[in-house]
Amino acid sequence: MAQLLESMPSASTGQVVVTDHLNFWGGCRVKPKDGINAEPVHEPATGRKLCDMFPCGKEEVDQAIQSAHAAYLKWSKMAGMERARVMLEAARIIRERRDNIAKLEVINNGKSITEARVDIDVSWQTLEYYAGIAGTLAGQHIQLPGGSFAYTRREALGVCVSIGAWNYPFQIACWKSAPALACGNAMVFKPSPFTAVTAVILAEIYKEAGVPDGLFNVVQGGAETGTLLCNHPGVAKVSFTGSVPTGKKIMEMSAKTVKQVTLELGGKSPLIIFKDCELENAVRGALMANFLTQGEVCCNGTRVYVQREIMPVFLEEVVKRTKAISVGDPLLENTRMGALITRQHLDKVLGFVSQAKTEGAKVLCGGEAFIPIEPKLKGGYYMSPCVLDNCTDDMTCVKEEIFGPVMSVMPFDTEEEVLKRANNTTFGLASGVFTRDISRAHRVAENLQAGTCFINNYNISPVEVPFGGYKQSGFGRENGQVTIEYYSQLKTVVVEMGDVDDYFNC
Ligand SMILES: NC(=O)c1ccc[n+]([C@@H]2O[C@H](COP(=O)([O-])OP(=O)(O)OC[C@H]3O[C@@H](n4cnc5c(N)ncnc54)[C@H](O)[C@@H]3O)[C@@H](O)[C@H]2O)c1
Ligand SMILES: C[N+](C)(C)CCCC=O
Repeated sequence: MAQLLESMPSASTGQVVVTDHLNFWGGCRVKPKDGINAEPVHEPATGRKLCDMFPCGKEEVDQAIQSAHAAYLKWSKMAGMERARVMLEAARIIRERRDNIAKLEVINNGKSITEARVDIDVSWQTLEYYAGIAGTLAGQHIQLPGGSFAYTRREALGVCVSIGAWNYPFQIACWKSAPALACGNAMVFKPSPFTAVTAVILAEIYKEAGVPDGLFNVVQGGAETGTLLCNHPGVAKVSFTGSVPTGKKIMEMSAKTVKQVTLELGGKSPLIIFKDCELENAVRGALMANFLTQGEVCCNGTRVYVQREIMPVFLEEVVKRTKAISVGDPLLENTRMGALITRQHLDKVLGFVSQAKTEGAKVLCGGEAFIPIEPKLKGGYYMSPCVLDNCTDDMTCVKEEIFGPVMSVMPFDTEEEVLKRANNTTFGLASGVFTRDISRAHRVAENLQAGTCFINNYNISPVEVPFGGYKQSGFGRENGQVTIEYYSQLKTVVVEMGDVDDYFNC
């Protein structure tokens, strides 16, 4: 794999083939046990096969969890500062290899290279941030009567399982592993079967940085492998990023052995644009809220509510700029939108556009399969970014998560009305508001039922800031100091300095 990364500077779309083993436990890559049931992983930009993914079965999952447990016993006994040093080294290596990792991420995921570089930057920043926190983990001292006292210890949970989605493969692995490792846990990570290639790079980097063998492991597979992980008695916690239906299953399986759970699920977030906004920023914000990573972003603000008076000018600007987004080869510097993850997903997104038309929405631009001129890209999964007008709250495109580059725009008249409509959803991941009225901005933020509210921007999520959902978008948080709570447990130690009461008179 090191060789594969080193070959990245000269790699171009349609060239790379991955033949290395993609599982990793016990400190090294592991050959699939049977070498049967291969599932092809495709390069979204071309549609050609990138590698085979062999799903891990029970025996392999057991091995990975055992190896994680052995590493946890060593790692959790180290001082926070010692763990921090190793994590900082891992962050340094990621930073050093940032361009190559980003390129491989593009080849596997289809997003543009400019976005992938940001993802990798966020990844090493996450490790640096939690390395900083590792040395500060501490308990409390509580004075009790008669000189007695109690203290609390913040302890690791044990072996944590993480199951990732395909839209931010490397970044998700870092968002989950950094706080987990900082707290002294070990991790078994299962990437999405569509993006099997980059998590193992992170495993190798952790190893190179000096973590004990088995501390961060990668098992490949889909739902079956995920089920084995969630049902495993040796696992203390499951952190999941994915869809709401799968999240519900994860919770159900984890409940059987009372595993802790973090769920980072889907969304259908509202973006509210008031007539007093700075229009240029609002238009840019709407694009940021809908078209990053081909619209395959959980917190996207896909329900765009625009105050009626500015609707014509907003639509004119947003459509003009959406039409100008350059779609194509994701490894080219000028490309701003690459390919969707799979042919099946592309068809699903295009299906949402067709249904929106049937239900009365008007396509102002895009919403069609896009076939680039270059021959090697013809099998890729591209579409033109889409803006839908004439949308109403009861349409499927407004109610369901599309997870593609489709923006639904709706007019509103009053703040009270738009808040009611914005909150009328079972999701609650994110929200946004554009206005120059500072009081209104904070009032709207307070009243939106979502885990994040962006004021006068969208999709900004620095690692210092907690990220996670309300309602069926999940619970628990990633990033920020609070995430320590989700990867550690508190032990209370009560110390008697006097004699024990003779309460039973015997
Ligand atoms: N809130 C967030 O932070 C966040 C971030 C990214 C994506 N997402 C959400 O993820 C979804 C898209 O990702 P996806 O299509 O990969 O989601 P998905 O739910 O289909 O799959 C997610 C992961 O779960 C695994 N999985 C599937 N069935 C399983 C089962 N029964 N048991 C255990 N594991 C199982 C998959 O193999 C994959 O690794 C969208 O809904 C999106 O909003 C949320
Ligand atoms: C980095 N973003 C754009 C906030 C996305 C976070 C992960 C959601 O899919």
